[in-house]
Amino acid sequence: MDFLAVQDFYPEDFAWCYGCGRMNSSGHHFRTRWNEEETLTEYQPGPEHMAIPGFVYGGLIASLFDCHSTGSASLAFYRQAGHALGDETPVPRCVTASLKVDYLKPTPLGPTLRVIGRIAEIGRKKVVVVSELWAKDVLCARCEAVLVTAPASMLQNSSPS
Ligand SMILES: CCCCC/C=C\C/C=C\C/C=C\C/C=C\CCCC(=O)SCCNC(=O)CCNC(=O)[C@H](O)C(C)(C)COP(=O)(O)OP(=O)(O)OC[C@H]1O[C@@H](n2cnc3c(N)ncnc32)[C@H](O)[C@@H]1OP(=O)(O)O
Repeated sequence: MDFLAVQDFYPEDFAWCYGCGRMNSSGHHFRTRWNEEETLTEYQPGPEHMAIPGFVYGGLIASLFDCHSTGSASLAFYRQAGHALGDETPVPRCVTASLKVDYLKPTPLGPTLRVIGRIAEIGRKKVVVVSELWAKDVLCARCEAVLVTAPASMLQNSSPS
């Protein structure tokens, strides 16, 4: 891999997400990283991700925002605590409380999609991430997501059996 992504460091038991879990061989394997003060997830949709010929399915776009946002929230909490990816301290895992997607323009199927996130708010256990999805120079969709840290007590016995 040419860069470190937050999903590379999720504890193994919590790395099964269909969107971004590295342990899920059937999933998308979305990967999210810092790009200075913004977060970035890039993804190349395939022909199977079609809505109508030439355009990306909106559900895939929502999935991309979902995992990009949870990843961004984890990155934000980790940086706020003074850590960088690669530290031994476990990366916190977040779940999605709210995901609002505005589809602004049809998203062309072909270019690599770029999702760029901004940490709009960070609290003790809640982060608000505002993101844009770009296809080349076209702003196709926008998302506001609320992410909440998964309570430690819930992070047990969650591997698939
Ligand atoms: C997939 C697991 C789902 C179950 C989660 C349980 C355990 C997690 C275990 C492991 C996690 C590991 C991996 C996760 C894998 C994939 C993640 C990818 C993304 C997803 O696919 S994930 C699935 C969809 N996701 C859910 O299945 C969540 C179901 N849900 C809940 O489990 C609770 O609902 C929760 C935890 C969200 C909140 O519960 P809570 O008791 O901690 O929350 P609390 O009331 O303390 O709120 C704290 C602050 O969040 C604000 N807030 C809360 N809800 C809001 C809303 N809807 N809109 C706007 N703001 C909201 C409050 O206003 C307050 O804000 P403030 O601090 O400013 O007052």
